[in-house]
Formats: sequence, structure tokens, C-alpha cells
Amino acid sequence: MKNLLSKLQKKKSKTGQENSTRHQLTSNIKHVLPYLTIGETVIFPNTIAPIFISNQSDIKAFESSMEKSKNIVIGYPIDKKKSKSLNNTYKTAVLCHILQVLKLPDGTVRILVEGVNKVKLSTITFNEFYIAECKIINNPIPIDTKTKSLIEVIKKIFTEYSSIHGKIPEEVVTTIDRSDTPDKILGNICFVTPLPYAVKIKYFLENNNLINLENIAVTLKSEIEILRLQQNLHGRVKKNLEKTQRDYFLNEQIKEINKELGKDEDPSGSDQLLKQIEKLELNVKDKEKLTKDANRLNKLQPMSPEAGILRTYLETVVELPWNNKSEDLVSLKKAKSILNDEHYNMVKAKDRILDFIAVRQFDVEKKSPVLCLVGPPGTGKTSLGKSVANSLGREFGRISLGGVRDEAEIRGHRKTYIGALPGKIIQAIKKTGVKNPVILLDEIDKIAAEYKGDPAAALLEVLDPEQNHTFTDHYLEIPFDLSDVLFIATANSLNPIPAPLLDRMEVLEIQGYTEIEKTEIAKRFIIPKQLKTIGLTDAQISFTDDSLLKIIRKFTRESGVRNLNRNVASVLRKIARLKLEEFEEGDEPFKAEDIKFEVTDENLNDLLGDDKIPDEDIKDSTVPGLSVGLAWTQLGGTVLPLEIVLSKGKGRIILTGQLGDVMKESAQIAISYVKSNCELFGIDPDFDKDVDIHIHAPEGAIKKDGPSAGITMTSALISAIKQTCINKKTAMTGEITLTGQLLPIGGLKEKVLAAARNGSTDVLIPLANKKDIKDIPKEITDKITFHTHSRVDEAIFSLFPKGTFNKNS
Ligand SMILES: Nc1ncnc2c1ncn2[C@@H]1O[C@H](COP(=O)(O)OP(=O)(O)OP(=O)(O)O)[C@@H](O)[C@H]1O
Repeated sequence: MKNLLSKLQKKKSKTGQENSTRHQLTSNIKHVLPYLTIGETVIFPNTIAPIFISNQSDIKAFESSMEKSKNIVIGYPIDKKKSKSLNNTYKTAVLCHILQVLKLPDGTVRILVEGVNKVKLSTITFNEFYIAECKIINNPIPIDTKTKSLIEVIKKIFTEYSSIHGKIPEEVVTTIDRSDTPDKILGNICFVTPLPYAVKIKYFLENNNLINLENIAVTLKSEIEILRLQQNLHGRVKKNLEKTQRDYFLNEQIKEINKELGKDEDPSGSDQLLKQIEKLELNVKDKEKLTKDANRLNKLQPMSPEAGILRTYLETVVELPWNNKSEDLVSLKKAKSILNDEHYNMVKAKDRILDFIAVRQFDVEKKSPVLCLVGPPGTGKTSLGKSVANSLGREFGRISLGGVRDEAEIRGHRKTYIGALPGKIIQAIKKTGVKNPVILLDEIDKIAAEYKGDPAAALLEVLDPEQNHTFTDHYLEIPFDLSDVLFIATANSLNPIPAPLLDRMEVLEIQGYTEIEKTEIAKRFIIPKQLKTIGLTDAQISFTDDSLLKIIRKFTRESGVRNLNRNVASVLRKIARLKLEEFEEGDEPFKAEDIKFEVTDENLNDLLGDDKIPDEDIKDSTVPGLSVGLAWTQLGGTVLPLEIVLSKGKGRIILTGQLGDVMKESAQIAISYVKSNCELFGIDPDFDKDVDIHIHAPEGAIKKDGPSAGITMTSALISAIKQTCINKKTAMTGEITLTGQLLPIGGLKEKVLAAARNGSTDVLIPLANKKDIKDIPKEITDKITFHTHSRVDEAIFSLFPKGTFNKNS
């Protein structure tokens, strides 16, 4: 049809003059012509289009036209379903000339018409067929350059449209390309594009060519976009459909083959998973999601990587204890006896834990804070956490947070990653098999933030009672309720813990042990445990108190009992080996019961080798410029000797030995304090002229910081200036101010324990810390003389030998 059209268009353009005169009608007079309406095609003047008529009255109208001028008026209904009355017809119609007629066998007539002019309808009457009275609308608008260029633009857009469309015949493209009037271009485009009738009519009724051309350009552009979108979608749908179909058929085939071979009928495992999902007590939405995933798994090829990922995911999800809870033991008495059985002393800590357990029992909303056990290594924080689980009758899980840098380690990786896993929290819960375990977040102070996200931020959600009932692990994709989990954190120091995280925790300090406490822990817990691991009893190997004290003093230097534990284990291994070595071939079979050994302070070196710690850590021999401070580090309390030398120089202050910023400030304060009190201490005010002051803290590998070294710096500086020694058995701690006050410090017990370990006999502390002495075990305070001062000058006078400061001393 469109082929014929273009031929006719060509023919017409050759004989245009003759034809136009043939059916030219005069304007301004009324014409009475046969009339019919069409409802889909809109014929513009100067365009050719076929119409089909089957209605008897329309056929009569056509026959009447053929008998006369071959002219016919074609009108456009406002509502296609209603009558052809004037009211239901647009007043502008088109006068057409009939070019060709073809009667089809079914009685339908196909007429090829050419639009001649737009006409204004005035009446429509009916007598066997419709007759219209109309006037020619004569508005020959001149074609200006703007219109011409718009026509060119539209032609280009149409070429693009036809190339994307792909099915528009070449002849039509050529016809449009040859269209040189707005009517022709509009008419032809409306004829070949699937524009709605309402849009075509809008163009037909609009007499302003420029508006019409601009609108058709926009319409064509949007048609192009629609086509592109359709093609894109079509491509994707096709691809998807092909893959799904292929997978489905392959899956079905595999099932068939397996059936014949008598193998598993559920190769993807989806049926089994569906049954398991059905049993989970989840909310409807989450269950639907899992069911959908299991159904998808069923359609995938069982051996495909995608199926592998999905199966592992679903298996992980169904194995989680969504509603599996253990019963809590509610007896506080029992809890107390379990805590006492498993840990020596720790009275304060156990007491706080029992309070905490009691409060949890009444805490229906589960909003009690998380417990954070803080203290030096090896003081039993981890094992105390385990005891809390035992005393509550709950399962226990431990997550080591040391070195965790990536948020995904807490919250999991999205399952699409290769080798993706849930985060540590969900893994720990899965391991315990219940949703209300005690989970120990070990070394919470060792997490580190990195570019991959801040694990502390993820932990905030885990520990927040307001949020943790909908904790979403990236791998799981559905929320898991953590509100029943009892979290306990451990840390060596509170400083590195981000403030918002610390805010969610209740801090419980676990302190270092005295030698006597360590000996007791060794006798009651460490030795029996270690003996058990090698299958012996205390009837076979025993330790004298002196041997244990020797291990503590000469082989360990720690606040906790970790190294003590290690050394006891080494002793036992050594004894077992020595006994086996005594055994010779041919002897009676070796029996463990035959071992009899007592570890004493005399034979200890045979088993453990030479002492690791020299006899007296702090030697009696003293030098000017040396002062023994006490510091609190992550490893507990420690002695911190400080050395100061003055040498010829340019007044520089040199600090070495990994001193932190606060320590550096303490050094500045000490120098300023001494300078401003020269007279008081009998020091030359120009003592720092032409000299460099070098301050050094030995054991440079350990980072030291904090303000409590103020008094140590000051005393070492005065000692260096005055070339007078300070008693090395006196250890000291205290922050100083420029005006000479001695301010209180923290961690006194740990510091004094360290001083005692190192053989100090005297400890100088700020007066404000006097009240803390009562927390230090008596066996330590009995051995140490405390000197308390509120002012730096008093402290300095007490540290140096009489006569050092002349009249002031
Ligand atoms: N008071 C105590 N009574 C009995 N055993 C103890 C006591 N304190 C520590 N231990 C034992 O010492 C060993 C080390 O303790 P644990 O691992 O719990 O230390 P920690 O404080 O968690 O150390 P870290 O800070 O390095 O994690 C354990 O075997 C523990 O049972």
C-alpha cells in the first residue's frame, strides 16, 4: 500500500499542474458534496491516503461522487462511537479527490484519495447518504525561511526515526524527504507514524504551520526515545527469558536424568530449604523473601556459581538460631558460687557482676548497658566473661576484635562478593546455636578505623539496645534480633575506645595481682589446670610456695598471670620429658603414676633455665640526673626511670625514648618550674645558658605518655643541675603545675604493685591520692613507705639528701 502511495505521489508531482486544475474548487462559495467520516487516518491537503468503506450510506456517497466530480468531503468525528451529526464532528474537514477505486470481494471498497483543501462544514444532511455543505478554507500562508529550515530539521529527525524503527519502507522515507510543504510533511508523517488519532487531529485543526512543525519535531523526538527504550527493554527481556528458559530446561533435564539414575531428585537442595524456611519463626516479609530465593535456586542450574552462592546463603540463614533460646539460671546463689569457683579473689569485680546479673533479670526491656571489663593483660577478663555465661547457664561466644579494621568484619559482606560471609557477630551466634548467648567482645580497644569503614560505628548499632533488635548483617539481608544477647567487652585501656562506644558500656576495672594473689591463683587454678592437660595430678608433681614466688619474681614481670601460666606449663613439660628420658628400654612399662616430683626454688633453674629478671632491677648505685617514675601503660603499671643530662649547647631541649605529647609538655613545665624557682633550690638562674637539656626515658620501644611524670622530670632535672643523686629505691608519680602544685594521678594500685615488683621501698605520691592507698593489698603497703605531698617544693626537699638545698633543706 505504502509502495503504491509513493508511486502515486511521484506520478502526481510530475503531472501536478493538470491534476490541481482538474479538481480546483472556488473558495468563498458554498459547495454541496457527498460526505463521509473516517476515524483513524487523518488526511492532510496535498497528501494521498487509502480509505476503506463498507457502510452502505458511505458507499452511496462514494458512488454519487464518482458520478460527478470525484470530489468528496471527509470529516472527523469528535467521538468515533457517536453519529455523524454536525455536533459530533470537527468543523474543519478535508475535501478529497478520488484517485483510484478497488472493490474487494467482501463488499468493502478501497479508495485512494488525495487531500485537496481544508473545508469549513456548515451543514450535514442525510438523504440515502450524507451530504455536506462547506466552504474552502483558503489560507495560503507563504513558506518562509524559518518554515523551510524547520522542514529540513524534521526530515533529518524522521530519517533517524525510520532507521531506529527499521520497518518503514524506503519509498515512504523518500516521499517524506521530497515533501516541501508543511501540509505534505505533516500529512505524510501522521500517515506513517503510529500517532494517536487525537494528536493527528490536533495537527490537522491547527492552522499555524510553525506551531505544527515545531510540535511534530518534538513528537518525533519523543517517539525516537520511546523506540530506543522499547528496544533496550526488549533486548533485556529476551536475554533474561532465554537464560531462565535455558536454566529451567537444563534443570528439568538434570532432574529427569537423576530420576532415571535413581539419584537425588532435589539436586539444588531447594525443596529441603523450602521446608526448613517454612519452619522458621520469621515475619511474613522475611519469610517471603527467603521463599522467593529458594524458588529462584530451584530454577538455576545446580552446578552454576550463582546457585552455589544462593544455596550457601540460604543454608546459612536457615541454620541460624532465629528463635532458639536457652533457659536462664535465675539463682544468684548459684551464680555467685560459680564465679567464686572459677576465679580467685576479684571481690569487687564479682560483686559488680552479680549486681549486673540481678538487674538483667528485672530488665524486661533488655536495655541494661553492656559490661566492659578493663585491665592489664592476663588478669582474667576473658575467663571472667566465660564465667558470667556459666553462672547464667547461657552459651558462650567470643569475638576477637584485635586488629579488626573493616566494618564488613562486623557487619558481613554482601552475598554477591566471592567468598562472602556473615560478620563476626552473626558467625558467633551461629556457633553458639542460640539467640541469647553471652558474647565476649574481646579487646574492643584494639579495633581500628580505616578507609573501608569504621568497625566501631557498626559496633555502636550492635550494642545499642534501641537498635539492636533489628541488626542487619549485609550478608543476611534480613534483620536479626540481638536484644537477647548479653554482650561483655574487654579492654586493656579505655583511651582508644571511641567516646560514643564507651558511652554505651558500664566500665568495670579489673586490677593487677600482688605476688601473694598470683601464688594463690597458681596453686588453685593454674597448676591443677596445667596438670590436667598432661594427664597428671598434684600427687605426682607439686610446687613449693618459694618456687612459685621465684617464678613470679625472676621469670615474669607482669600485672596478670599469663606468663606465670606459661612458665608453669613449661616446668610441667620439662619434668615430663626428664622422667621419660630416665626411662630405658627393657625397664618396667612407664607409668605416669610413678612420677613424683617437687618443684622447689632450688631446682627451678634446672627446669626453666637462668633467671630472666636480674636480682635487683633498680641497683643501689646511683647517678645524678636519674629519677624513678611510675607509669600506667596498657600492660598495667610499670617503673619508668628518667635520665637527664646537661651538656654544652645552644639551649635546646632534646627528648628521646618515645615520649608522647603530654610527656613533652610535662618536660617544658618542669624546666619552667625549676627556672622560676632557682632561688628556692639554690640553682644558678642561668643554668640553661649555653647548655642542651637532654631528657631520655630508657626502654625506648615502649610508648609512654601522660602527665604523671611531672614530678619525676622535675626531680631528675634538679638532680642533674645540682649533680646530686636521688635514692633509687624511691619511686614517684604526680602531675605538676607551673605554680608548684602536685596534682593527683590515676591507676595508683597498678603503679604501686609495679614499684613493689621492682624493689622500691618508698613511693612518693600526691596528697590527694592518699585515700587510694586503702585499695592496695596490705602485704604491699606493709613493705612500702608512702610519702604524700601537695606541693612540688615539699616533694623535692623530701627526695634529696639533707643539706642539698642549703638553708632551705
Ligand atoms: N583471679 C583469677 N582466678 C583464676 N584464674 C585467673 C584469675 N585471673 C586470671 N586467671 C587465669 O589467667 C589466664 C589468663 O586470663 P585471661 O585470658 O582471661 O586474661 P585477660 O585479662 O582476658 O587477658 P587479655 O587482656 O590479654 O585478653 C586464664 O587462664 C585465667 O583463667
